Amino acid sequence: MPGTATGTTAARPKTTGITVTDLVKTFDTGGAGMTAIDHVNLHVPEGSFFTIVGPSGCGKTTIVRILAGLEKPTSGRIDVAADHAGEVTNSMVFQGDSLFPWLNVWDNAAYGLAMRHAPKPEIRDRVGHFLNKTGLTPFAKAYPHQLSGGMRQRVSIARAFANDPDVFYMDEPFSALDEQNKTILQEELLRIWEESRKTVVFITHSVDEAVTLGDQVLVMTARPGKVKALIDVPFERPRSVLELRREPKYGELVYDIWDSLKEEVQGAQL
Ligand SMILES: Nc1ncnc2c1ncn2[C@@H]1O[C@H](COP(=O)(O)OP(=O)(O)OP(=O)(O)O)[C@@H](O)[C@H]1O
Repeated sequence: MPGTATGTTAARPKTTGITVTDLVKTFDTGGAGMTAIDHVNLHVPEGSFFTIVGPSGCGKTTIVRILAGLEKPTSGRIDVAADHAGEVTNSMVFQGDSLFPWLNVWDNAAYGLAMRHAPKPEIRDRVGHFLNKTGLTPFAKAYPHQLSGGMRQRVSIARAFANDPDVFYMDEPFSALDEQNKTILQEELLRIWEESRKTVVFITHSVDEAVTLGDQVLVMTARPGKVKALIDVPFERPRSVLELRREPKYGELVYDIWDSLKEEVQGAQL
């Protein structure tokens, strides 16, 4: 399914947040297997905004696909806490255009709830709320081809939050946007997320974006992807994307993460 997907993974009742233990993923490439993820261990605290940076091909998307239950690990264990009884629900937001072209903005945003057979009043309230929060109410009847790239990503975000999942997985959702739209959408995402503080795992190539949004930044090595560093981001919330850039500590953190990432990016290009 394109776009903001909803999914489920088996729940283990005593977990909080997300715990990944000794995760390995080897893809079958015809001959020798190709190891994409190599014994990754990490814990995403419940309700935190967890960002992952790493060089191209280091396995970021693979980790998120495994967490979301879209890909099976070769070995290792994933524990994801559920708020809803029974199973863990998640919403995914991907890079680029990810909407159903034949559905208007309202129906795209309502899609996950409709698939879950949510009661009509709940759909009306939640979709109305998140279209309002993303400034899309006047465009509720518009179709994706009538929207700008930034507006389409807003619809994806509205859909993800309307679903009310336990966990959000976001895979470079803003990377196709220009700098101005990216800044505005980062600000909007923070504002919306701060209402609910559900766990978010957010992949990005941008160190600035990881520091701006995250409570923690996980730096991965070049492939096979391992954990290189886990960096706490100390800025208080609510955060302002622009104000943060004036903080001397912001520049220091971005520098430190780049320093850690530099040799991995160079290694990935060899
Ligand atoms: N289905 C697959 N079959 C074979 N190899 C795969 C498959 N999916 C991913 N890979 C390989 O696994 C490695 C990790 O891919 P992945 O997409 O997770 O990296 P990434 O860090 O998200 O990359 P990028 O930042 O460029 O999006 C890459 O070398 C990729 O080619």
